[in-house]
Amino acid sequence: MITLQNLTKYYPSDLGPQYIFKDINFTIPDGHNIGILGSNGAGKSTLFRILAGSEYPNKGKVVTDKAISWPVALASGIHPQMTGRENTRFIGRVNGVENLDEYEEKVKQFAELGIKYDLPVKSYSSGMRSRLAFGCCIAIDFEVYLIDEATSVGDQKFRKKARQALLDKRKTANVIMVSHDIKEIEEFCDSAIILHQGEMIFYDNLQEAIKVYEGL
Ligand SMILES: Nc1ncnc2c1ncn2[C@@H]1O[C@H](COP(=O)(O)OP(=O)(O)OP(=O)(O)O)[C@@H](O)[C@H]1O
Repeated sequence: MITLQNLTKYYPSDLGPQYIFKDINFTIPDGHNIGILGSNGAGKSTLFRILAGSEYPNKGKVVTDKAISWPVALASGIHPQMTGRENTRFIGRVNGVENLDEYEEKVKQFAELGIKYDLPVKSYSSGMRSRLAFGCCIAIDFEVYLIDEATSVGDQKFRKKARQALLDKRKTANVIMVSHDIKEIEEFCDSAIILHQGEMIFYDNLQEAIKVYEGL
């Protein structure tokens, strides 16, 4: 279970604090593949960063017993001076991967970087960087994967592979997904959370949620 307890998040501005969430108490139910629906600026990415632990709330906390991934295509944890292989081992170690050799090989196979895997990431194209980040994430057995427009990673061939890998993950894990593409949400998710004006509502039935969202 993932529970938001008294979660408050605001960004300071010249007009005073701009609240995204104010004292939210909310439980994201287990066993669902959930699409986050909300218009521009509703707070989807902010919620993602808080769930992933890459940003802190101003007040309150996220309580969970789940192993949650970082947003799968996010390459911000990748160090440009280190090679793809070194980054992989580092990420594996930080995330408690036991068999680092096996992990390193899995990522190598998945990211398909060829000899570039042993060259510094600063020499990679942005697509290559995303492939490495995606491979590092997908090769770890998380219980919940955060997917933020991730299926647009890399070229067409890689996109197909990334999409399939994420679909396969749903056999053993759940996904929480942000996408403006309703078709994509329908493909991956069975339920949804609508974010609207600082409120969060869970819908067991995805189609019902889409109807409500489109009527907002
Ligand atoms: N670093 C920041 N500093 C100030 N304001 C921010 C910052 N990050 C986000 N915001 C504000 O927080 C609000 C929520 O932003 P967020 O990116 O989470 O929305 P979103 O639902 O993901 O939007 P979109 O659909 O456009 O991607 C917006 O009003 C945005 O301007």
